Amino acid sequence: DFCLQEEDTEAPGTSSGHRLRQVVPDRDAWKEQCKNLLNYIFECEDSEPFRQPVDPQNYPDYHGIIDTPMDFGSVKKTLGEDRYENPIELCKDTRLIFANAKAYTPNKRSKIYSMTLRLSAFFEEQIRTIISEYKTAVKSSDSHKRAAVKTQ
Ligand SMILES: O=C(NCC1CC1)N1CCN(C(=O)c2ccc(Cl)o2)CC1
Repeated sequence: DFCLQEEDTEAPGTSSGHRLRQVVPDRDAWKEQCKNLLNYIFECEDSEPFRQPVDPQNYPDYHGIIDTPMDFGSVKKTLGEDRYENPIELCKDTRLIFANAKAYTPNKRSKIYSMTLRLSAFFEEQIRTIISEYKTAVKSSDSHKRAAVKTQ
């Protein structure tokens, strides 16, 4: 998302008082985009087994097999508490959800595991654009910073 930001192209209060608007990529756009993506995933029936942590009472061997449990509720909470610095970190945790299911499943045709296949295909399609736009925005804001330093 490119957001229009009022940026003085000349020193503020110039005689012309004229302000040109520059399009500056928004390096925080990924947060809302990921929130929306997670909300959509929560609406999908395929996410039902992955919205909360596994209860060891139901799967006593789970934590012996899976070193780092992860679920969409935890990802959503981490995002909401601003504990992700960027969408790459969120993508890493989400891929852990899918990798854990693949590691734990007794076979690749199990119902629960098959749900992650559709979910991960959709997630990867959507996160690709979010990460690409984020990387562009960071590059652009870095160059804006370099430009600003030059003018000082
Ligand atoms: O109890 C779970 N979630 C918490 C409940 C409250 C929604 N599970 C999700 C993770 N699990 C698997 O990934 C898996 C793969 C093959 C088989 Cl079987 O299970 C185990 C079951």
